[in-house]
Amino acid sequence: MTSETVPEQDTVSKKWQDALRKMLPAGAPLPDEDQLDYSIAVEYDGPLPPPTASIPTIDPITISRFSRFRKLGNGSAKSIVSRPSRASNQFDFDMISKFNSNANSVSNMNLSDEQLDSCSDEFDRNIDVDSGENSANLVNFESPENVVSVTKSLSKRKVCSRCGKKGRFLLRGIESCIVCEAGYCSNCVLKAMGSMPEGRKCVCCIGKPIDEWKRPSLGKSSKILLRVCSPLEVGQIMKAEKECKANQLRPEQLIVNGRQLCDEELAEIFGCLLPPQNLKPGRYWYDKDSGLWGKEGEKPDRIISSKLNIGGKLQLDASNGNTKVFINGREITKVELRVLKVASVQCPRDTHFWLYDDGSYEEEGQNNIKGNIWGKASTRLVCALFSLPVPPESPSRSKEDPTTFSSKSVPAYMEKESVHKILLFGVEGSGTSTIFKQAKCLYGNKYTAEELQNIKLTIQSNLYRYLSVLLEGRERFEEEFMLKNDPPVLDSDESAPGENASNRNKQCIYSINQRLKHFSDWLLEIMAIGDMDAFFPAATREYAPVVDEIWKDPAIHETYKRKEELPFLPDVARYFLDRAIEVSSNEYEPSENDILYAEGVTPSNGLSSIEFSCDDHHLTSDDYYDNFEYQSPLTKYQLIHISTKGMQDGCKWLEMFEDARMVVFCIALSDYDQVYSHGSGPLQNKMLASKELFESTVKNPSFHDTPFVLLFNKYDAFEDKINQVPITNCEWLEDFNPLKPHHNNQSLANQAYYYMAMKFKKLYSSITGRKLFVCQTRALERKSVDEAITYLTEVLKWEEDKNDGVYGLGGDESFYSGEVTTSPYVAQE
Ligand SMILES: Nc1nc2c(ncn2[C@@H]2O[C@H](COP(=O)(O)OP(=O)(O)OP(=O)(O)O)[C@@H](O)[C@H]2O)c(=O)[nH]1
Ligand SMILES: [Mg+2]
Repeated sequence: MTSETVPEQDTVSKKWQDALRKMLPAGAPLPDEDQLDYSIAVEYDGPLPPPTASIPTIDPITISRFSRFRKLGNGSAKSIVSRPSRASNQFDFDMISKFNSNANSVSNMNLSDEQLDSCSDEFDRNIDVDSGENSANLVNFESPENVVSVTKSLSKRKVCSRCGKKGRFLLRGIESCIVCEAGYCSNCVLKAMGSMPEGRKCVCCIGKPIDEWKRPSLGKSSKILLRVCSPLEVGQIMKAEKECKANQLRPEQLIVNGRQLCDEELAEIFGCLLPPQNLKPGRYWYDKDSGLWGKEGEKPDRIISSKLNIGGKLQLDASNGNTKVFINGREITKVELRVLKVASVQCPRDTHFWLYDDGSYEEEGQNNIKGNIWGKASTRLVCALFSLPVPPESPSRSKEDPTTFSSKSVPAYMEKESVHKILLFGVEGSGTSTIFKQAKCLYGNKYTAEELQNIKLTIQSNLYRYLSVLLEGRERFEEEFMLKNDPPVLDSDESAPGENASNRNKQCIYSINQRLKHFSDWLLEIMAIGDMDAFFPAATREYAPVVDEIWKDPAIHETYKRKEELPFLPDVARYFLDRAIEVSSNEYEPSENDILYAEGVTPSNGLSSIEFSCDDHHLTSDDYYDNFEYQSPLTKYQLIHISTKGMQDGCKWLEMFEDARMVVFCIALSDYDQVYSHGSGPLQNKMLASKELFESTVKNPSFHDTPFVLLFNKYDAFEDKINQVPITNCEWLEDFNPLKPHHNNQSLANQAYYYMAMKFKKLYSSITGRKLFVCQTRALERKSVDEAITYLTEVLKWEEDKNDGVYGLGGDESFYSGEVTTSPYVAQE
């Protein structure tokens, strides 16, 4: 080695380290050369292939290049393009690559700037979002074949059909024709599409029907259009795109009750007061007596105007029901039967009902209206939760003349809000209620006076529960102390009877005075017989001073110091006990924080839900809404919280939510050393219990193609704990091997977090073959929950676009940002 090569290598090594530091999560240490075995990556797949001159390998040198290139330990590189991210604490764990720092890989990655530029051009030509996976497309330069195949498949879409330009230039995006898919760069789009009287169509495609894959994106604008037209023009173009005749469905695309529609029927269906919304080509069933409408073989999807003369005769098996209960000649589905039961409709097997469009029903042949199915608010709520339609409440509806055509413009049917259901659950204590409560506040859902009153009572009775846990613990510690300090009493002992005991009592730090002891005995007895409701809240105010006195007693202070040994004492106990007098008073009104910390505020045995749209957002994540095409304000979300008890109930709720758009599974990171018992089952490590529930949920057929997000909650508690208790305490996490000894909690917590995320991602992928989204939260911090929810909505939007074929099939760039950016699906670097 010459003296010149040493500084050269130092510089290379420093560059590499600087670059690496930027790729790693904040605070994470650099990989330790002595412990190269450790990795939290998934993308390392074996030793390096021999270097090949024709395969470019990249040494990331500047941060701007980093945002588009990933460096892998084996010298390959990946490009990442993603939609913009606004959430700050989510990562795609694929970004955490195994860093193999052997000399080979370092030298392999050592490219000149010129080489890097040429690679960069290559990436620009290939850059795209993924069509099949939940991630940005990863262009792998490991083998020449990969380069060729990827380039071939993508280049067509990345070339402007008019000027033929491609490469980096097109990173600004292309706009594609909704008929023929030809793409145009921002310079050519207006020349190729003219004034767009039918929306985004090449001039030669005007008048032609659209490509059906594009239907979901009709009327959704794109960045490129916003760049070349004024917002007013964009609005006009989008309106034309949605409303012009050429872009509407054609009658032959709709089959209703087994028969293809004709022009008149299509006009009738779109012209009625309640037309089916967001209609796509396909096969449907329609019950003209009740107005129920659904996809062939599926439960009802909506209620449209009744008595329309469209399609064939409603078939018995139209919705593929198997309940032996029939409505208007159709065998209903399980979910419908369940709702009938909630509505207290007697429906033994082989019952045939007539259901009318106002909700009234009778048994066939009895001529006796028995009630109204949608009359009760609870039934309407359950229908909403199970995605069954209910008629709008407008009284005008029942008076509607079914043959009257509305004067509304036809495409108004496209304006329907879509509600995306997000299911939230996890094992007991994972923090789902806290997340739900935060979401409720974030989206402006207020508690009613009655709810507040109940919350107040819950908090007050919690106060006594916490106190009883402390008093019970105190008693136990006192007994232990006595036993330890009880010297054997000798026969020759001359001290007076009782003297020893009283001496010991004096020294015992867990002893309390007689008055308090009396109260303690009384309280513990009430708790033991489970008779709390008989005394509280009446006694709340009366005993407030005693509670306060006990809480301030030195013996209780000593007991509290050993709170780790009191598993039923939550951290929030202190928050409320510190304010015992205030909380116990009649005038007490729980603050937002009190509600957040209070246990038992959300229903403990069932479901709760809130609806929100991005418009309701209180704490906006600044630039989240800077593109109006990015989140349609019409998009509604319904966050449905299934409580632990609901989950234990044979998980029957889950089956009812097969139409959920997303499952959010919550796990408390700090649970790795906790024990837990499922009902009367054996004690089990809580992380393992979470893993089991996670696994069984993932395997639940109701969710076979539903995206999953794992929320790793209690990150704050995890950071505090990890240096005291190793995560290897949990047998599933035994192979965690941190890079090197750490002096800083955060970096160790980070590593453990990624490691655990990878464990779950691998588990998920081994079951589903898909990618699991992971996000960390500190549910007690509202901003953290805000970011997590933003992340969820972004994932949903991304999934929706993917399913609509916007990325993979349409080649429509309007939903994809080619700009170098950060993304929760990829990484926050
Ligand atoms: N330190 C910390 N505590 C949290 C966090 N999230 C929730 N908690 C606390 O953990 C406890 C359990 O939280 P809950 O939200 O009630 O958990 P859950 O999943 O609803 O559990 P169950 O109601 O028992 O089904 C409460 O005392 C919360 O205040 C967090 O991120 N960090
Ligand atoms: Mg709860």
